[in-house]
Amino acid sequence: MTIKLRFLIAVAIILILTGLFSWLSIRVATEEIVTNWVKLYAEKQLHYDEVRTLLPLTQELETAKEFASIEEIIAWAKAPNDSHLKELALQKAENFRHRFSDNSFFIALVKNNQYYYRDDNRQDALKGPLAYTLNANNEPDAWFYSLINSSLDFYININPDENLGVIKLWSDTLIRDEQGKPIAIVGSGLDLTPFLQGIVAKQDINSAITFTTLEGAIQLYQQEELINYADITKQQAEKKLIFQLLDDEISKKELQQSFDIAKNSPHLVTTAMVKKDGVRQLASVLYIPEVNWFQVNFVEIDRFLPWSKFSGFLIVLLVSLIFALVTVYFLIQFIMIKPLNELKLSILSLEDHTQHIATPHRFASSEITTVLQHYNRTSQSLLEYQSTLEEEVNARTAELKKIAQLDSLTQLYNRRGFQEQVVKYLDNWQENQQEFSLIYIDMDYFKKINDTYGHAIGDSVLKSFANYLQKVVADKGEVARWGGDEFLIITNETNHQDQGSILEKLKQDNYSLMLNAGEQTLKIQFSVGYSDVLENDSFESIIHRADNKMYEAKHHHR
Ligand SMILES: Nc1nc2c(ncn2[C@@H]2O[C@H](COP(=O)(O)OP(=O)(O)OP(=O)(O)O)[C@@H](O)[C@H]2O)c(=O)[nH]1
Repeated sequence: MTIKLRFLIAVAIILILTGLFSWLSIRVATEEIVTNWVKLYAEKQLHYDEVRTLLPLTQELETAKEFASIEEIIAWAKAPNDSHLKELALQKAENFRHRFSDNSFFIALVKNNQYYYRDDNRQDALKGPLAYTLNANNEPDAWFYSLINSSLDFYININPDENLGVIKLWSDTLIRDEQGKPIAIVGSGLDLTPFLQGIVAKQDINSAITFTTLEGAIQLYQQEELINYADITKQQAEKKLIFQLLDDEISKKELQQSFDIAKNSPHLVTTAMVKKDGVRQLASVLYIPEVNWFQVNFVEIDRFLPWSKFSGFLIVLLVSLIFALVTVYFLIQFIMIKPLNELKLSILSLEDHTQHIATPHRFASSEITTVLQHYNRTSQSLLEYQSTLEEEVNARTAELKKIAQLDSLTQLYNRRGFQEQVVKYLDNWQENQQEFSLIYIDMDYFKKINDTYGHAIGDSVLKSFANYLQKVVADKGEVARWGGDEFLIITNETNHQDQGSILEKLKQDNYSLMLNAGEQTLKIQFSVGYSDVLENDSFESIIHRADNKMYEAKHHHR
């Protein structure tokens, strides 16, 4: 993986993590702000409803309590069969009933189970307000028997009014004797339907208000089918509890805790985060002692904090990421990759023994610039050193080559050196028809010199003879010591008739040639054979012919 790719991946990971962290932090902070704001909103809503929505009910309840404190009614309840007390009580009640919202009242007596009811529709004085006699075995009358067996002082009972065919909120208020035994239940009824409509009308789209009993049985709710009628008469299992509206056990537990806290702090709002209808909702709970109910308000948090509002942030994050990656890409490119490429080119150029000067880009970091400068200096010295070394090696090689081609005693070409020269002449002959001749020379009686004067003098003679041949040939060809006392000459001269030619000169000097050897001067004699180059000649064939000629000459002059 390239450095650039590594850097880009590292930067991308850092940015994505940072972005994600920021996004979550913002999200958490925003949620906290919105939750607090929704709490305030719910609190206001609850207090508003406590005062405004329940006002008719609390007023009705207060009126019922006042109604229950009328002395004449209390006295009659103690002695229901006393017609005088009955008349006084009913007269008082009749005068009082206009204080109730629908001009009705009821009085249910414990001692004789008689239920008296009076409203604008029952004006027949003869019949009186007696409606009917309550029966403990009659299901619709169960509320009465449940209440007198309870320890409550009042109870709001939601129950149908069978005579009118409507559902009413009954403000049942208990009258007790001195011993605390219930002697009557009195009160009035509020029509539930317009009351509920009032609640629904007051609710906004963001909240759902519910009124429940202490155990959570729903009393008032926008969905009428969830209301528990005659709640007091029902078994626990039959009741529709507010907790059943919630999606999971945790939410139910949270709400129950809020109920417990709220019960201990009347008129103070407590909150719980719950899941209802598949969404998160903030439940605000308020205990209203005046009616002995809880008021619960559900608000959908996500209505105030939609996730879609955060998509803009993600787009900004994405754009920032792309911008950062492009910036980092170019920074790496100019600061690192370009200088490294320069270095690479420079290193490659060294292989060709040239120097590409690595030039740092102007955006390159100072560290890399310093490295490149050092590298340039080092590579320059390296090249100079290499060049000197090569020159020395070449010179030495040439020297060794020459040594290998020369005869150590005479400094003439040896066999190998001479062979190379002959190959050149042969090539030139084959390519350019440049003719040449080979002269074969063998000294006569050289053995005698050795034997007579010693080997060292023999060597001197050989050296002197070599010098002599060199002078004779000069620049007209090449001379070699073929071995022992044999010498070869190769020359472009082919017309040996010329007085100045090499062959003629040798012939002239033979028999009279005097050479210095140590302190001696010796007369030297030699035999010569030669051969001009012929078509398709090889090195061996031309030497062979010259050799033969030389032998012929040797025999001839012996
Ligand atoms: N001093 C000396 N003698 C050498 C050297 N190389 C060969 N010889 C001698 O040269 C002689 C050459 O032999 P030959 O050519 O038969 O002797 P030659 O007396 O010249 O005989 P012909 O050619 O028939 O006249 C031998 O005795 C070798 O020992 C050398 O480097 N130094």
